[in-house]
Amino acid sequence: MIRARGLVQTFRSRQGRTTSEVRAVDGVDLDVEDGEVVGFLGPNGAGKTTTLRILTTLLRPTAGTATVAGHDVATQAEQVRRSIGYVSQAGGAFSGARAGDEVVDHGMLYGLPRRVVEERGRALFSQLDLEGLWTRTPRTMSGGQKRRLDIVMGIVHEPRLVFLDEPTTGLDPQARANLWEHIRGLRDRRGATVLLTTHYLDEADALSDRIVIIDHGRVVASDTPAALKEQVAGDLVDLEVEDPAQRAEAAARLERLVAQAGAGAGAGPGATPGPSSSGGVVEQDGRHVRARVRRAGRAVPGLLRELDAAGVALASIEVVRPTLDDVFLALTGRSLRDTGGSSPDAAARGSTTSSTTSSTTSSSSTTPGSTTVPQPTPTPSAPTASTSTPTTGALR
Ligand SMILES: Nc1ncnc2c1ncn2[C@@H]1O[C@H](COP(=O)(O)OP(=O)(O)OP(=O)(O)O)[C@@H](O)[C@H]1O
Repeated sequence: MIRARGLVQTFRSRQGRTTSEVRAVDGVDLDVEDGEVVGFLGPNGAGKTTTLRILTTLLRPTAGTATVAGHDVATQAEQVRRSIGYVSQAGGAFSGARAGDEVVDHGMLYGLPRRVVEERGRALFSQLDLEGLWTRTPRTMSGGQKRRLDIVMGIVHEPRLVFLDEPTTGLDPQARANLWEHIRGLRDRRGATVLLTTHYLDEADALSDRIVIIDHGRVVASDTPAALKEQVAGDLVDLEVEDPAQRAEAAARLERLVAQAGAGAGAGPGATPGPSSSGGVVEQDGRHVRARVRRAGRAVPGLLRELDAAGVALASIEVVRPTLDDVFLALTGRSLRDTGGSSPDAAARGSTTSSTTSSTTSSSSTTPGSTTVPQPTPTPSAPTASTSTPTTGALR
């Protein structure tokens, strides 16, 4: 459904007298199959929106090629646009007409009869909790209501391919859950293909058949959420020794286990990432030693026997399944949570970290709150330019 090769997008931006070039997209290859829901993740400024704008024909790429629904984005923009729905991050600009009229006009632009689009529009209003707002003007709606109206506009013509740029930002937890159901329905009931960007990892995890991670304009990973977690991050094993004098012994044994089983991406942001090297992957802190270990469930029983035989007494052990945030951190060096990736649900629970004091547990939770990985220092958000233009191709 989408095939992109070597996409590049550069922008020239001017700040005072200085002109600089930003390489927003730097050689992106992307394949999305029919009926797939793909989560497109990356830190702020990674190039997600720019890629979506190329694929939706709003930007002509500086270099590279892409076909969307079988049409070339550069030479067949009209056909691409007829095949897709796009809910942009900025949301739609509404004319001042009543919401229902906006929807009907939009559907009719796609060639749908008024009766059909009104029927679909009203059904979507009901499904997305906009009941009673058909005759309201969008400017009198709340932010969340406007966002849901954007989504109605993006899908009312039942496109085969839907691009959703941070569709749930600004929605309350109930509206998010409702939209998730809808996105699943797009695929399950209508066989639609969905490419969505989000900063909410629970959302990406719950909805995506596949996750594509982009950083500095390049795709750095593409796989199912489960495979990424297993291969990239590994499980976090945290041992707490009874006697601090035995910490070094526990660390040495854990390091050996990492060498045998394979590491994930390090115990935390301070540890050295590396798929199999054990150097630097065991972190020591107070009475704790911790490291990432591939398939820890299988490897840890042997470690416990060894520690027992060596007379190392443990106060607690915790095995924490990796989250997508761990994957993200391993690949990009940044936590999505630093960029606002904690979902409203998680924020409401007040849970972004937890301590490692429980006895042996094995959590399969994938919510951001389940990880015990220490948080890195927040990084500043992406630079923005005061004025800018694409270096080739014009905004159409
Ligand atoms: N029109 C523009 N002019 C100049 N620079 C731009 C322009 N659009 C995007 N950029 C820059 O290109 C880079 C990628 O931006 P983009 O919006 O694609 O990132 P993103 O991954 O969608 O980020 P976010 O998660 O913050 O939405 C950033 O450094 C951004 O400042």
